Amino acid sequence: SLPRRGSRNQSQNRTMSAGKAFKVLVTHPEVPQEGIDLLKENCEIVQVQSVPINRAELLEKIRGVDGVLWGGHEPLNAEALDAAGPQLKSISTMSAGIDYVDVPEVKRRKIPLGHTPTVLNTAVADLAVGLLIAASRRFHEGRKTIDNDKWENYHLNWLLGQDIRDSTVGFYGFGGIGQAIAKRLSGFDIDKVLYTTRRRVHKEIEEEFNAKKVDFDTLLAESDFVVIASPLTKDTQGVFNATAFNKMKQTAVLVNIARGKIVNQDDLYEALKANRIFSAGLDVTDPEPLSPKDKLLTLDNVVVLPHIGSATKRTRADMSTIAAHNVLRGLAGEPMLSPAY
Ligand SMILES: O=C(O)C(=O)CO
Repeated sequence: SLPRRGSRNQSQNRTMSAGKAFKVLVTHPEVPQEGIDLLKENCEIVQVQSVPINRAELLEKIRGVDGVLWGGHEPLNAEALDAAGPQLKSISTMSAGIDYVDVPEVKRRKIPLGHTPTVLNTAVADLAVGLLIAASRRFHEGRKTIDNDKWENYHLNWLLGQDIRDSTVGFYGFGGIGQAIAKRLSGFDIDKVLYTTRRRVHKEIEEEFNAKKVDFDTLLAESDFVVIASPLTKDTQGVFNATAFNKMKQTAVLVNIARGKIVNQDDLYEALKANRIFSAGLDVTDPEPLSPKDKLLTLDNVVVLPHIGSATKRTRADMSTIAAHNVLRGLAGEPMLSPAY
């Protein structure tokens, strides 16, 4: 829940009484107004105007600012931090994943860094369930049969898909988003949840979802649906490769709402083409944007979306609000609502 506007503590009051003591860069012209309005109360705002973001404009405008609301997924690195200067004391992204941030570099400079997990859990989880159904019930292939005048429902075994009921759903990563997906799927009469994470989740959460922590190989071997919901790190990059696909059930459906680079996309293409696994539903690809000529798009058994997991009006507004609170708290020398490190 968000702090109430009236409930400022002392250091925030100091910020207030100093007038617009701080200058904050908003690195994207389309950051929802909710966050901008919050920042405006205490801060002078400079805003990048170009879309797609012109790096030169960003580097020019970041100079001398006290805080940054980093609105897009452009690299936040030493170049940008150097351009800002040593007075920079608070940054928040407007995303859950921060793989485009050079976190060690931000840490080294002791600049508090926030991000916006949690508020996007439900929107991303809704989309994940959509992808899971679309991929298991062959939406893309079905639509193509209509376009190609191949509607052959006189066959009784035409376009048969995979059932969700009584299935085992395996989560690679079982944080807020994974749990929100599991919560939604509990209405689909699934049999059980497996998960692979570095740390075990709380016992109550395991009980709530009938979830069991397993090693990666077990997750692959036993899951009917494998859902990737982990951050992209050097440990998770490329782990879904040919070796992994070969350990999955031939009827398995892969869903990725996390980051494209967690999957070796060439290997995924081969696995799908050879029907080594049943299908995939992807909101994220490598690279993004994906070329319209990418070979993945020639396959019937993959549903691809253009990274729209958090793309609802309310979710984006909430993300801007959290990001603005993070920036303001950093400026006031207080802990951020959602610190990234
Ligand atoms: O917040 C994120 O990390 C997303 O990928 C969605 O915008």
